[in-house]
Amino acid sequence: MAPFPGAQDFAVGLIGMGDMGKIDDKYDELVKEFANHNNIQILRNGHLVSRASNYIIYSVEAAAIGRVVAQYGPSTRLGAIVGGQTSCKDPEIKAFEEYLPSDVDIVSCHSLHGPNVDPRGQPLVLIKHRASDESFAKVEAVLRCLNSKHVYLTAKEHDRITADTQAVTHAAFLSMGKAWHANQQFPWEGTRYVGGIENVKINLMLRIYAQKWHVYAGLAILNPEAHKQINQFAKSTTELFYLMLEGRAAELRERVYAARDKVFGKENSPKWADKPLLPDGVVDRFSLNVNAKHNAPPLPNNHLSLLAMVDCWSALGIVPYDHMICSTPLFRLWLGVTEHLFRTPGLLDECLRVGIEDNTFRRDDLQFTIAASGWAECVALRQFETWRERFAVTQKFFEPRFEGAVEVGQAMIKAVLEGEKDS
Ligand SMILES: NC(=O)C1=CN([C@@H]2O[C@H](COP(=O)(O)OP(=O)(O)OC[C@H]3O[C@@H](n4cnc5c(N)ncnc54)[C@H](OP(=O)(O)O)[C@@H]3O)[C@@H](O)[C@H]2O)C=CC1
Ligand SMILES: O=C(O)C(=O)Cc1ccc(O)cc1
Repeated sequence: MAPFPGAQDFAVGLIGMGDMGKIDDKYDELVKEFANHNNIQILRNGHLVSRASNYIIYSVEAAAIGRVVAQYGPSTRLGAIVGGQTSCKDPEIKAFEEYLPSDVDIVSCHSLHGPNVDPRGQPLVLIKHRASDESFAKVEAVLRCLNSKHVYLTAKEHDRITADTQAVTHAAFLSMGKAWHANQQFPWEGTRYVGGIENVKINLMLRIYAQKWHVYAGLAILNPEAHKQINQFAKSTTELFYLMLEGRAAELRERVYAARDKVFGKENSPKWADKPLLPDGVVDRFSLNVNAKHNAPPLPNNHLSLLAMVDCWSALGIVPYDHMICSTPLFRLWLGVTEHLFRTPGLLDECLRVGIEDNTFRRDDLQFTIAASGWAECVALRQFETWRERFAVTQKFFEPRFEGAVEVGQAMIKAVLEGEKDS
């Protein structure tokens, strides 16, 4: 049965045929790729897509959304529905309001996962910005084929939550990559970065640097809610690192424990579930070091990045569990290892001890601190070009190792997603 009256003739148009729109770019190649799909028609430009479609989804670079909607928006079919798939809704909604004819309904969306992740069960945000119930129901019916979990938010709520689940999470991994690059090391090749927590850091860092820069730059720079968080993350990193360098053990302990209580709750009323978010052992085997023994004990690390994340959440009054509705697989893994550090008996104290007494990670921590501040400044100043260059030079450093490594990260995420299904 048709999901709604007239569904057979309801045309869905995509403007932007990249990784999220559909894996290809140019007209001739797209025509060839979709030659056997009778119900998919490739058109030469967004004007033709706009004229022919009942529901148009813009899936272009976030920074280009204003320009692209200005270009094609006026060609939108009378009474059509328009939405976007960009990662940050503030500029997208502004562009729609400014350039779309007033008879057009606006329903935006955002799949909270990358192009290589199975969409089934993953959050899909739907934003009914300016639409009749009927139009909204049509969009829901169309997107139901993804079998994602529909989450209903306003554009502002979306940006506030994804500033945490995406922008600040990425800032941590981007900073790790810069730190390892600055010290000219592939961390999995040494003996210092072994074990589950380190596998997550390394694999997700590589995953991000293997992608397109504009996705990460866009969602950090263009999201007005993200600046505060990225800035606080840099501040937390710097202040905790000072306490470590200056040997102020009592203050460090007091600050980290206060943050723990605020973010994860006090010992007798924890905010985490009975079952850990990341069950023991799931990520241990996904090491890039072919010689690594999966059950070898990890080298004690002060985990500055994880302590800083919790300090940042605490300073901003964020409870990350409240944001699970808008979580990406990457965020759940990041929160999973953070939770692991804070709930495993003895692990947090070991971290604090290493932070004060042990110099093993000092150089990397120094570079991590510099990198976190560098990203924060670049975002605050809205420097797209500098952001791109900072990203590109480190991407180039890791590029020779992407082959094989990206697959290990992909397998790790798959294993974690499978585990989530069982719980
Ligand atoms: N990648 C991800 O993990 C996710 C990305 N997103 C968001 O989805 C959007 C698209 O990202 P993604 O697919 O990864 O990026 P891509 O760079 O792969 O795709 C963007 C596409 O938009 C096209 N485009 C740009 N301007 C125009 C135009 N004027 N007319 C027609 N096409 C145009 C580009 O074509 P050309 O290359 O020819 O310029 C390109 O194919 C972004 O806003 C991103 O933030 C959302 C969820 C996940
Ligand atoms: O999981 C993540 O955070 C990713 O890196 C993939 C991603 C990137 C951009 C989005 O808008 C949504 C998902």
